[in-house]
Amino acid sequence: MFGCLLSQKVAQAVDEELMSTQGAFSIDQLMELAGLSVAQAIQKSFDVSKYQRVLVCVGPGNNGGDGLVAARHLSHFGYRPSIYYPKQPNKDIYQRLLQQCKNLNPTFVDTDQFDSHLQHETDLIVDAVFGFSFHGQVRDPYQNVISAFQHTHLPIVSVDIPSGWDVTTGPTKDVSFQPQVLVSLTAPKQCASHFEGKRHFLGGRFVPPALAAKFDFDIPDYPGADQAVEI
Ligand SMILES: NC(=O)C1=CN([C@@H]2O[C@H](COP(=O)(O)OP(=O)(O)OC[C@H]3O[C@@H](n4cnc5c(N)ncnc54)[C@H](O)[C@@H]3O)[C@@H](O)[C@H]2O)[C@H](O)CC1
Ligand SMILES: [K+]
Repeated sequence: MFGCLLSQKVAQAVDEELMSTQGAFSIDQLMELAGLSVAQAIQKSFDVSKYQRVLVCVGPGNNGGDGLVAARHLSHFGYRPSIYYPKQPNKDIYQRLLQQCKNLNPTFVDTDQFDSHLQHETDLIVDAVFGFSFHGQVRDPYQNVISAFQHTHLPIVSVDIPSGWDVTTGPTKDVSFQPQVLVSLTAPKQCASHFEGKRHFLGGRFVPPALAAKFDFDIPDYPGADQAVEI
């Protein structure tokens, strides 16, 4: 495991600092780079000829936004993403990311088709349901998705946090699935110490060294122009 692990509180503080007057990033920029990292980590881990059909499960916050960005890049990389987005907030950024995806003609999966689509028409699952702001017990309409993650034999790639895990303590009595790949963004969160899957990547190659030093975490060397590095 690489360097220091961020608590939920520090992860949120880092996010705020990146978008402060000093950090000067917009959320669109951060999300674009985060989603691109996820798509690159998938491309490095799953051969497009064997894992073409990627079901991207999208949650209501920015973790879901990363998933929409990843779906778009995966489509450009030659994968065939389908999208399950049960709650689509009206916020402008999510609506634009959704429209960008729609322009590439992915399949949109309804709740009543979800189980069958996952079982018969999916090679790989992207878990972009909840990130570092998740708390408490999983509420509807997400219980069926998280339950599918618990029971499936398909490989799962989790974006930032395995959805439903406690951000600090990791797997819970109800949610204990292990993704095959975890893509931590900015820096791994505390729950990542319980990750037992095959490959752990870091993405979100946008952190200035002074900001990492202020919050006391390390940034590994990314190879070349890569947006994801295995840690
Ligand atoms: N600096 C970075 O690393 C960046 C990370 N990004 C990604 O953003 C998420 C964090 O996003 P945020 O919007 O703060 O929250 P979440 O996506 O984790 O979810 C909030 C969303 O979920 C609902 N919710 C919370 N708990 C529950 C529950 N128990 N049941 C049902 N629903 C729940 C809540 O109401 C909200 O609607 C981070 O992890 C990264 O993936 C940015 O993209 C870029 C910068
Ligand atoms: K997630």
